[in-house]
Amino acid sequence: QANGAQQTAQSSCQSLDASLEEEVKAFLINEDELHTYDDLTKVSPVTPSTVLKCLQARYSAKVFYTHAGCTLVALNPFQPIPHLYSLDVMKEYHCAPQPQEFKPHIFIVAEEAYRNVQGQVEPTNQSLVVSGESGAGKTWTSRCLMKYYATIAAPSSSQKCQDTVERIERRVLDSNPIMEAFGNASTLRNNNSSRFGKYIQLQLDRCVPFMLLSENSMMKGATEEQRLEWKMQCDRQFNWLPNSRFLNFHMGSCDFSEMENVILPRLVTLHVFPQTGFLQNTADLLGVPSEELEACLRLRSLRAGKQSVVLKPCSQAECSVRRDCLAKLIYAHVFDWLVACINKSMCADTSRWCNFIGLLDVYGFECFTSNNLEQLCINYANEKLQQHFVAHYLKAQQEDYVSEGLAWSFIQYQDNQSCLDLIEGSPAGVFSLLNEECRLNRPSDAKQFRMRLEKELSSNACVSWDKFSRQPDFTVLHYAGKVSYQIEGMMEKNKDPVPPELVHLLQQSQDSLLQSFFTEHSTEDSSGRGPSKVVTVVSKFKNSLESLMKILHSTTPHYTRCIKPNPDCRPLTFKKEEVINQLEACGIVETINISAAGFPIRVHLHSAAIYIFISAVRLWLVRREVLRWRRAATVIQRCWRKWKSLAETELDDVANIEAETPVYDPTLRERGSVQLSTCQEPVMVRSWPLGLALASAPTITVAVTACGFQKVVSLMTCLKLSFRSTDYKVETNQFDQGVASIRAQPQESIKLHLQRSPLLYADMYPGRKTGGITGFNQILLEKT
Ligand SMILES: Nc1ncnc2c1ncn2[C@@H]1O[C@H](COP(=O)(O)OP(=O)(O)OP(=O)(O)O)[C@@H](O)[C@H]1O
Repeated sequence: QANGAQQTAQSSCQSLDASLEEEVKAFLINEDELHTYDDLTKVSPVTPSTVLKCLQARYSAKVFYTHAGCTLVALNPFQPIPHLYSLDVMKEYHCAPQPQEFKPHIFIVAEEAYRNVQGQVEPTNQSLVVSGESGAGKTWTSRCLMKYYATIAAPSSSQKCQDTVERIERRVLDSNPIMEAFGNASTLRNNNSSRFGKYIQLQLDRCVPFMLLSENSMMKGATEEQRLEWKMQCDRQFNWLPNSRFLNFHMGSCDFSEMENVILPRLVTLHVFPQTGFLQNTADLLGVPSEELEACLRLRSLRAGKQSVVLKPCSQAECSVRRDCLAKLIYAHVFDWLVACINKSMCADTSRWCNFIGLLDVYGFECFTSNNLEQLCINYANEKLQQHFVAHYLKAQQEDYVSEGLAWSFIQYQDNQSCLDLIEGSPAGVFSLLNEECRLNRPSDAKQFRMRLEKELSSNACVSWDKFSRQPDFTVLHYAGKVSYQIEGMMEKNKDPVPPELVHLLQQSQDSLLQSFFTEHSTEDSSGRGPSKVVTVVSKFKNSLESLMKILHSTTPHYTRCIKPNPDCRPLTFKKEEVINQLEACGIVETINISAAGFPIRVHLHSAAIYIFISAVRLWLVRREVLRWRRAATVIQRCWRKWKSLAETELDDVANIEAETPVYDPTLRERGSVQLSTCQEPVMVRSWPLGLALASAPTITVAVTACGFQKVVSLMTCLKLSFRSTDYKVETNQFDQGVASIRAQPQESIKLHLQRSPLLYADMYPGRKTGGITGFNQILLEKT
């Protein structure tokens, strides 16, 4: 039975696959039209291949922007596209009543955010999240956005304002080269790659963007004088900077060689290249004695007891680590200082601005052959952003539905909470376990740590273990794919220890800037008893990410995903494999699916609305019918009253005549109740109008109605006409239809015309059982 069920499941899966394949083929057949899809949610079915094909078609048609639901996909053309970012285009998007109806463009994102922050009664701060892998075009996109704001925020009327804007534009945009010079590097993937995440706030008062707040910085080329001052000869080769056109750095070129020593068998001696003088140059630039610098790099100080300190030589590898650590320490401080300087020079007083547009240029998801703590942090940040995106998007949709008063049900989507729990969970999460390991202050053992991770985290479905891998590692199933992280070296990176000797060295620097960086810094706690509490890399990263997320949560986000169409940065070249990897890595297909998931809900809601509509139509139809009936009743009533008054007048005349010839019992003379003496059985007709009605109703419809002669009698009675009178002529030749006419002769005559009612169902009745009388035909009374 189980086998049978399995086979059925398999075959239904196969048939599903086959039908999906058919659909994909059918969609792709229309190649000529693929480039016309402005929004990838219109692609059907949404599969990586259909999305890829669509983007490829657009790229070939030189269309570089495509919507993917609430996200904008930007493909890097790797060559300037004339007029794509011109002033005129900016103005066009800015002045359009509905820029969303224009072709997809980064300016739509910019304009939407700008209108949100400017136009509302209570303006909301905005965030523009630009992500993508190295070289995808994030920095370019950010620059475009800044330029757009700098341009459009200028109220053209006033020259003064124009000057202010130009000044701001210059300041804002000019900070980019400084930051890029310090924070960018030439890498294999991008020859001007930002090595930092960037969050910029464009602070706006009511008319112009004011300031730029950013997170990072640096310096670029040097003048000849500066080269001399910094001892940077052009013909020199530097280890950290393979491209000598860029900033050269002496410290990276300080190398170490191992030498045998009789007294200490493995004493490592710092080997300074005398011909280059790297160590001396470094010492000069840092403003410290070269011997002390050398000693710091070579010797570790160990505390022996309360007072004495023992110096222990470091291994060659340790020396290199210390050298790198010194450089990173200085770099980190200079970087923060530069950011602070830029911010200080541009940031307006808080009283002068009310809202901001935040611009987040963030590194994309990374998956290399070998991944370590850096990738774990980057991918963790991307998981956080993805969660924010999904939560925000669904929340926004939800609010839409509520505001539209529509019933809605929650969409099922890929929730990455368990992956985040795996990484940031406490007490059992990769970060907390890493921190715990670092606090134990023991030599780290990758194998042991892997076992600990497995023990603590194996219940989480987002982690898996390759028992056969040579290097201890763990694999995380991220929303964008699986990534294996090497454990070796992870703990050390997390500790990122700063040897106290290095800090002491810099505290003695003759350079006032360096000195200012390190005066407050202490390697010992206030009691002076030991090292201050270690703040690990992941803790710092997590904290800074949390504060960023806090800001993002308080703003309305707009997402742009930059895609690098080929690895070699070649113009207008689209490599499918490269793009598909990025589509998966930045979760574009996922994004479209989320957007598309909203669509069935809309359809569902719309079908509910159609149902809510159909009911309304039905209700309206019923109301209309009831109104018709009411109107019919009113017409009948009106005619009835008219007839009644006419009849009363006529009958009063008749009664006067009748009074002279008493034919029937005077006790029964009360109006409408007559006993006919000529009848075998007395016919009691209660009230003459009813009698008249009975008499004139069609025979088939009135069970109690008299017919034929009785009908005539009934009519005569209710009209109080003398039965024997020859003054009246009653024509009853249409018995089925009622009385045809009664004529009073010779004095005057009354004509009673009976005609079929134009009212629908007027001569129908619900059933004999009810015994009710219906089917009044209209009686028109005409005096002749
Ligand atoms: N829209 C565009 N039009 C023309 N060229 C572009 C465009 N976007 C990017 N480029 C080109 O691609 C190169 C790489 O872009 P950019 O430096 O913005 O990438 P990035 O995503 O910021 O990379 P990293 O993360 O490494 O800093 C740029 O130097 C630029 O020449």
